[in-house]
Amino acid sequence: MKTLVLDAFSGISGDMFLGALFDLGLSQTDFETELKKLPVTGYHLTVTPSSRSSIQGTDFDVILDDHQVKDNGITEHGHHHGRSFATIKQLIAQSTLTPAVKRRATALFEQVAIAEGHVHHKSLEDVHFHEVGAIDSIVDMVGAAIALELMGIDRVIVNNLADGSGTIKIAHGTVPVPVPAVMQMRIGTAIPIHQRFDAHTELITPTGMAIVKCCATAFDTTSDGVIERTGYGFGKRETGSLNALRATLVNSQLSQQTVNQEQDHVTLLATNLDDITGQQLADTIAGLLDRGAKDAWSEPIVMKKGRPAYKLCCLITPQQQAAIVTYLLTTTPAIGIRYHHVHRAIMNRQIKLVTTSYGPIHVKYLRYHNTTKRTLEHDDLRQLATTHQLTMADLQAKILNELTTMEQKG
Ligand SMILES: O=C([S-])c1cc(C(=O)S)c[n+]([C@@H]2O[C@H](COP(=O)(O)O)[C@@H](O)[C@H]2O)c1
Ligand code: NI
Repeated sequence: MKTLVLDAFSGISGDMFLGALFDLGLSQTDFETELKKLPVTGYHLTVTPSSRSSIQGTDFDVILDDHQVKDNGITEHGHHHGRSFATIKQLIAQSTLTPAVKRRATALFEQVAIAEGHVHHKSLEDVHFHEVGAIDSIVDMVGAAIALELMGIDRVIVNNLADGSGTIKIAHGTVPVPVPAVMQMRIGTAIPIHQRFDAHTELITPTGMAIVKCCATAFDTTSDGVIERTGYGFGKRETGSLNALRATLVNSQLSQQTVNQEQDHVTLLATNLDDITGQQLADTIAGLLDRGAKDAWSEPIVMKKGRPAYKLCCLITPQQQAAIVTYLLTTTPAIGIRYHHVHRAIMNRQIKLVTTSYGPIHVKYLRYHNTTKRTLEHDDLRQLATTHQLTMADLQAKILNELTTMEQKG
């Protein structure tokens, strides 16, 4: 499983996100080939390796052709000719982009359109992306969806998400930071943002916030696995310190995630403990899982002399036995460990990241002979339920329905 960890200490914008992914190795040729599936012209892209604070990173820019800049979306009659959300949605739907890219790109635009609609008191249909901004937004949002797919990212974690403070001038006038559309997108979520009072400018743009809201499934957490690469996407604003989004690609071991057999042979370790504290017990179970145990748990028992105690158990491979026994004997009060070789009937399992209209969620597909099951990743479900202010049971039913429809459509 590939995890993208975004360290957003200087916020996030569409350009910073794409710059960071190009810095991680996203191919510009592949990216542009996908982007050209949309009939949008009048721009070109620049992906420029550069250095800030002596750190090598990437600047990403959407450069508009001269006539686009001169027009600025105003016709000779003085009217704005923007693109409505509905037009952009149709443009995406009618393209040959992959279904996952279409779903994610539409979800990103919808987030921004809903927020803009609320702020400016307009219906969703009346929200317009002005011509110049529309090209930039299309490249940034459809591009973000393309980039995640091309890089094979299964999940996104956002850490240290910061915005600036004070006010900025935009087309509407002077607005406070976080800017109104970003504040609007935060409503009904618990996405943690801390404000930097040393940066008197905007650090999180509406596009950046939409990427976070639609793509991230966890915040302020670490990801297990091998760090493969790290990259920096530079921001345009002067913040007084390094203005960059750091992206890290983490590859978790797939052994726990994918099982392609229907029975295996494992070792069950057990030890009875009447002198371990609750805290030690929880730490030991976490330590066993960190060391690669397939499962670890405790059972309340009553030992001799009526002593309340715990049976600590774990399932491991026979090859792990020596190391895990040593770990248990050195870190717990245990003075002996029982072991049994056991056979297990197990369901074949595959974990896939599925983009739904509620956001991305990991789905575990399980199979044993003719028996199949599907389960939703509990932590992702909890996060999405918070984001959409739904109960977990409600959201689970809605997502399972959506999965059934997707599967029927193939
Ligand atoms: O043009 C509009 S309607 C607009 C609204 C808002 C609100 O917060 S409301 C903010 N902005 C600013 O435009 C730039 C570009 O943002 P992108 O997300 O499109 O990159 C940014 O400074 C926004 O704060 C524009
Ligand atoms: Ni406007």
